[in-house]
Amino acid sequence: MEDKAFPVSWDAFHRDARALAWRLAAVGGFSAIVAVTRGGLVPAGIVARELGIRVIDTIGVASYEEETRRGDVRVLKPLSETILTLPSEEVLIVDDLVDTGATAKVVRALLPKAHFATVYAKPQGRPLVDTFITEVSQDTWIYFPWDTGLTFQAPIAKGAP
Ligand SMILES: O=P(O)(O)OC[C@H]1O[C@H](OP(=O)(O)OP(=O)(O)O)[C@H](O)[C@@H]1O
Ligand SMILES: O=c1[nH]c(=O)c2nc[nH]c2[nH]1
Ligand SMILES: [Mg+2]
Repeated sequence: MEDKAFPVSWDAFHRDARALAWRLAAVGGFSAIVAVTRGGLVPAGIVARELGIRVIDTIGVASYEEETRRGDVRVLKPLSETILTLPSEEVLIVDDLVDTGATAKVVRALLPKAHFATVYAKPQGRPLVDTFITEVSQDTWIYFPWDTGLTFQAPIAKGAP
């Protein structure tokens, strides 16, 4: 059960996704991006813009049925022919985070030589990622800006988490 909160603003996410793009630019050699939807769509757009990549596909994977409840990993939308006919080492897979690694494992199995990049990583999933920017502890829940809004926060003295 996650007991630490790691809220991420749009600014912070953009900065971190750009930092990821800088690292990936140093790796080089990518001709296409696969965004792991839905969470990978936002960082994939930022990375694609920074690296000048216009061939972008999605793989639709769901690993959690609702918020913090874990469900089965299911492929809801497969890779397109455009990606499958490329040498897989030219493919960059982008997701927002790796947590248990269950999603990454399924996607990696489809493109074994592709480069897997995430903005955030938790220790359990970290070995499955080639490049990431920030590691948070396993008991941390990352709150992304597209899932959150501005709300009142209780003062620490009154039991804020
Ligand atoms: O390493 P894991 O334990 O598999 O968790 C990481 C995955 O979980 C989240 O996606 P989710 O399945 O919740 O769907 P979403 O991207 O549509 O929000 C996140 O975007 C990653 O893809
Ligand atoms: O918004 C999210 N934050 C997380 O920490 C997480 N882990 C798996 N899936 C997640 N989704
Ligand atoms: Mg996801």
